[in-house]
Amino acid sequence: MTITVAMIGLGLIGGSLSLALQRNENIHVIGFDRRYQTTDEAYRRSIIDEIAPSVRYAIERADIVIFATPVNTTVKLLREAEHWTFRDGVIVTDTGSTKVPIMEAATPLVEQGVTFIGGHPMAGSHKSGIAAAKELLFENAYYVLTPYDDKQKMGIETLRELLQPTKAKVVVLDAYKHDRMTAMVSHFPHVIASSLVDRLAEEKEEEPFVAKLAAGGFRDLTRIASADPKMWRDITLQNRSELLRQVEYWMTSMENVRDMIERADGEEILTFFNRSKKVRDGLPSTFAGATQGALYMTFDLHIDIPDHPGSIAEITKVLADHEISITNIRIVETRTDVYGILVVSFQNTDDRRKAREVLEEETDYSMHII
Ligand SMILES: NC(=O)C1=CN([C@@H]2O[C@H](COP(=O)(O)OP(=O)(O)OC[C@H]3O[C@@H](n4cnc5c(N)ncnc54)[C@H](O)[C@@H]3O)[C@@H](O)[C@H]2O)C=CC1
Ligand SMILES: O=C(O)C(=O)Cc1ccc(O)cc1
Repeated sequence: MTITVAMIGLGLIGGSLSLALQRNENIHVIGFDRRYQTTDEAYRRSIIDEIAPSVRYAIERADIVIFATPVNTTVKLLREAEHWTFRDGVIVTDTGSTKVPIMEAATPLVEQGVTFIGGHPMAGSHKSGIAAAKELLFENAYYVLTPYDDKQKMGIETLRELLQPTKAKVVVLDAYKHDRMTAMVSHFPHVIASSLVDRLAEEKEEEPFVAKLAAGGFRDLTRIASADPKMWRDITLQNRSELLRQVEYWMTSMENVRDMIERADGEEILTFFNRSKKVRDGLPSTFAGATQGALYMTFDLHIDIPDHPGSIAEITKVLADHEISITNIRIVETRTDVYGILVVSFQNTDDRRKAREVLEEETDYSMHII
């Protein structure tokens, strides 16, 4: 039986989700994006099966509707949706980073008998747009569903089944808890990353060389500050009250930090760093070489390389020739003997497996997955 999915918004998330759903041949995706070039590109790259000329066209034909639009747009569209015609038994969901305002906007629809269940795949990137869409973007990531109540069990099961090709781990959460937790692990870190970069910009005015000194740690901590500012403005406004709570906690915490530094209290400083190291090291971290942060995951391949300049170029050329994308590349250890270790990170297990196969075929390097 064919299931028709309407995907509204074909950017990073809508595009990636459609690509994953295409793995199930019984799913027919009708796509709509405000930008016609995006819908057209999605169709040409077989990310969607059919182009919808309007949101209403897609919705009227769908068994499942997914809004993968910016959170403010999703709220706006859900308010308009009160006046649209849905198929009997339709399930409507979204992918927004916030849940409470979106669930509130969907309430009139639910009162009309439409099943709405909030959704949020906890994986993504600082890149936006269909060009960055990837079939396995959500592999092994949590995919949160936020129902209104226990009566929506059937809808949850339908979505769980639909999302199987994403290889994400579906979890059910209350929308308020979701917004509280994502404020802590996603939205507030974004504010911190941006404010650190802001500080760098100020410092750079006085001392231009400082930006060149901004090495690994600063880059790791601030990567997300490169994400789409409008998307993050909207998330910040929609999760305002939870973000304000996080700001308060942070200010108290920074006051304590200031005090212990002012007092030059080495013992307290050590306790502070020890405590956070223990928590950080205990976060879900490695399995079969996957480095899984709370939200972000990479799949690493460790390659023993001789200490001469041509080897990195040789490895990246083989990967490029086979169109295998890498997400990161670094030398973790340069030993005094002839070999160092090059760690190449991939987006998913499939890419890493292919990389290992082609490198084994075309080079003599030893490789390990740790
Ligand atoms: N970027 C990320 O890493 C993640 C984003 N999300 C959420 O997923 C949603 C989509 O985010 P992205 O895909 O990253 O953004 P994006 O900017 O890559 O894609 C959004 C798409 O929606 C389209 N759009 C805007 N208004 C529209 C309208 N009225 N009708 C139809 N299409 C419209 C845009 O043209 C664009 O193609 C957002 O709600 C975001 O909070 C969730 C998880 C991760
Ligand atoms: O790029 C990253 O590491 C992210 O954390 C991406 C992201 C952005 C927004 C979300 O709601 C979820 C994940």
